[in-house]
Amino acid sequence: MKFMNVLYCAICGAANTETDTICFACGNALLHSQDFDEPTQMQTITILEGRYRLIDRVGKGGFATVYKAEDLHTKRIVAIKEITLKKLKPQEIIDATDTYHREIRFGTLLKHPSLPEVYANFMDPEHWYIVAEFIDGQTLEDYRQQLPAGLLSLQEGLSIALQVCDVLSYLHSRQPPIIFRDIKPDNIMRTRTGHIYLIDFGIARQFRPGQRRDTQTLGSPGYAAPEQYGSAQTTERSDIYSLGATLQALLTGQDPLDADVATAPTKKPVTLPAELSALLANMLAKDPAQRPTSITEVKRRLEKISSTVGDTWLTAQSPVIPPPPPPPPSTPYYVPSNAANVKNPASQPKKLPAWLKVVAIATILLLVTGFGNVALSTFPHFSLWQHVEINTGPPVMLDRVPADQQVLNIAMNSATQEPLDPATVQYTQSMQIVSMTSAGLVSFNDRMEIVPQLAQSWETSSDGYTWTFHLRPNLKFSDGASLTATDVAYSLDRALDPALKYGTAPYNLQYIQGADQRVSGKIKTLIGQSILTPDDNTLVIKLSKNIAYFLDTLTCPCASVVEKSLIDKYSQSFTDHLSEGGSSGPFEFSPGTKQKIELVPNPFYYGSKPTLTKISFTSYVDTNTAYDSYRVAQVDFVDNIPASMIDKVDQNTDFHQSLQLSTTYYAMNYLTKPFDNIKIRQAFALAINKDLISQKIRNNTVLPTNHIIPQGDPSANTSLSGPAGVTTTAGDPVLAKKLLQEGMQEEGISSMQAFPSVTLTYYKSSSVAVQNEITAMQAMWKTNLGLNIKLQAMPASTFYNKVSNSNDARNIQMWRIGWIADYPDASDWTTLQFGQGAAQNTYAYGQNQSKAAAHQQEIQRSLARADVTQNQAQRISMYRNAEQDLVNDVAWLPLYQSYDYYVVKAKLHGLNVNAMGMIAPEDWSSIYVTQ
Ligand SMILES: Nc1ncnc2c1ncn2[C@@H]1O[C@H](COP(=O)(O)OP(=O)(O)OP(=O)(O)O)[C@@H](O)[C@H]1O
Repeated sequence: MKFMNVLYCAICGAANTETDTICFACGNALLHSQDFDEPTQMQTITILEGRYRLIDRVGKGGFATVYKAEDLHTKRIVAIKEITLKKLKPQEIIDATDTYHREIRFGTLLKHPSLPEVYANFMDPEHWYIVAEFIDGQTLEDYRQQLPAGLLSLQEGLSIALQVCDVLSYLHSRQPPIIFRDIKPDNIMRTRTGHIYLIDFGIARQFRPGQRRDTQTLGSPGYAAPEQYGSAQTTERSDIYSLGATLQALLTGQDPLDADVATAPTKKPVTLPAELSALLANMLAKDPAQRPTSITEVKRRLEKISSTVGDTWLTAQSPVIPPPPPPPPSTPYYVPSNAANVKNPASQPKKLPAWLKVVAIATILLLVTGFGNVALSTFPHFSLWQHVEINTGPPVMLDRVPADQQVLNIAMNSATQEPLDPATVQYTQSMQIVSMTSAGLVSFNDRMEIVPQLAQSWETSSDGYTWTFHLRPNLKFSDGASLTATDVAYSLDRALDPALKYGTAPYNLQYIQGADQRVSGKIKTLIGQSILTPDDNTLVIKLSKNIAYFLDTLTCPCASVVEKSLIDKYSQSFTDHLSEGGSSGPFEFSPGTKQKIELVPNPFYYGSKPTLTKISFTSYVDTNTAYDSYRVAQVDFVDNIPASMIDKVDQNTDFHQSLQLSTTYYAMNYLTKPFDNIKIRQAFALAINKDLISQKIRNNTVLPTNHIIPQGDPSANTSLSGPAGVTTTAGDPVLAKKLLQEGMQEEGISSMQAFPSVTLTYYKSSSVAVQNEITAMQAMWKTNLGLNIKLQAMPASTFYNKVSNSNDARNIQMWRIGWIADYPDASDWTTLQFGQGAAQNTYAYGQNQSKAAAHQQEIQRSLARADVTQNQAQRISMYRNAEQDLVNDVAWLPLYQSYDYYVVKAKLHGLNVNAMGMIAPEDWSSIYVTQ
């Protein structure tokens, strides 16, 4: 007789028999052991990371092989770059680490239509992988080889050069500027429709010495500017040189490597227009000082050449090449500048050669089929036509609608509505409104860089303890009253007032000298102590610690300015009177209602005025209702689309997603048994298959993770291992069981019956996914460790109170919670969570009786050292090392990182949600509505 084994339902935890397929209790499909299995060896040849099905090998660089693949989770086509470590020498591995991270960081943070987006990265013991936007095209080097005489037409060369100017101008305008340093035909890809991409942010450029055409440390021979060979620092002008060399090579066939070589093969000379020859000579000047001063200047001159060179010259001089496919069958948002009066014969529709018809039909099909839509969802922030049009000239914009129609309607979740006091707002949507109406000294832009707001400049003392901010002159609140350093001082001090419960200032502003005493009520004000106003335009802040990320902390809403006269008049109910004044951001409040908040441009705002003339936030009880309103065009923007709705909308071109600095994790209290034992903590972590939770419960709408510092943060560590060296997010039930037994032995727990009772506490949520996630976790602990975990749900306020109160926290053993970055700095994920005495260290990391406490205190000291380390690279490396220890000790059991899913009407342009779920204040001046 065969005994039936028990199979616990991953959704409700009920015990079923092994042969069941449907849970008798909840009716959900049961997960059988094969569902948990890793892909087989056979599959790993074609399926990477359990989700990327390799389709084709599309390229090979020095150390990287690039594959076309299908992401089985998102159903999109991606490029996977694979670096094989065993081929690298030890020094090369060190260099590769740096450049691998650089490629991921740039690819994640930089957003431009000519830069492929990086979606993810992962690794196995022998390889590193980067998953990026797939470019359906070829390098310019390959492309030109196929052309008659290997030359591009003047017209196409100019179009490409102008596109490179655009992307370089974007890179050069970052702060600090990014110099690409490796512009060459091999690193520019061209799609069939003529759109170009820059590839290769240097991942392999240091690893191919000795080959004539290979990238070397300093750039590519011939294309690299002379100063890249010497000790001089490369600047924007080095990229100008490389662009000059590239354009010259594409148009004339003159290989820059051959330029100075006596034996260079003689080629039939190609005559270029005099203005272009002069510009190229200028760009290729050996002395950087003789080159054009900026890429903007190069672009201006190229545009002039493009518009003045006659058609006769173009047709007479250009080699004959097939014309590009016709423009898409609809009005593009961007149209060629000469569209109204097309003269250029090469850009006019012609009878197509047969092969081009195939391309053209395929292009049209791509646009109208679901596949086209999938591809579109990979370009969240740019209009469709920007990527598919054949743009022969500089783009011009279609007409915007008149000012009275420049209106944006945003859906707002009524459940998370709260008083809009900058010092106390907790929810992202309130923070969004505050960021539009209240300015601080500094803020973030959409690339998460710090930019000046009320302060136009600042400096620090040599010891880093004193910061002096210089305000812009003549600042005003929205009621016309002057805004001076006194107002900023008042606002910072008020945010630390103990009367304001639940604000974020107690930890965000904790490093202002005396902040702790102000928060505990021991002192009444910091003004005149550590916050000084020597004159109306100068604010001095003294710190208790010279933390390297002080400016980041000032980007928080709690550091935004409020108007004292309004608060004096109405006390805490001033938030009911915001239309009377107090705004200092691009918008001010107009008298709205509780259900509909309305913002209009602030006439006294110091910066560029918004184009939008009205923004309405309308309350909805749930996202389904909000989305229904969106479909009938009552609202234009719905944020935070829940996972359950993604299937309905993710094929739409107006659907967007943005990876958030936001992680859901399970916390375990070091002060309670059994969680004072590291092996038992590791067992709990490795019993969980995070991939399965993502797939079966979250419909693949989250990113399973072992990380504490999330992806997208500049310090995210792509080489991180999970607990006990396990690298996958699928867990390891066998190792988990072994670790549990070893942990029990260390603790003298002789049997499962003697195992301490464990309760998981969580706040009651109406979300079915949260409930399912918790019961699935419970089922996995039962199945893989044989432990029965009790569940305890409580209202959110009781829960948060219990967790944030350290005495009560001792009564909580394990709880489910999440963290959203206050700012993109590793300290927000490490020191703030696990530092000695840190506000969020409710797990008693370091300060406990466990055997590991001494080691934990060592980590706390290293975090404290990292906080004051001013060398950024060194700081990042210190946080990464600490994170590896924290992950190994299961200081958190991170489950997944979230995406923000949102829909926005195509008529809105420039709207971009950043990694903290926000639209940056400086973006508002470039958001507008077209027909
Ligand atoms: N995102 C992408 N989509 C499609 N193909 C790509 C993509 N990125 C790279 N390729 C292809 O793979 C080839 C190699 O890529 P890449 O140049 O980035 O590798 P590499 O090893 O870093 O190169 P190098 O040694 O020249 O620095 C490219 O020439 C191109 O053909």
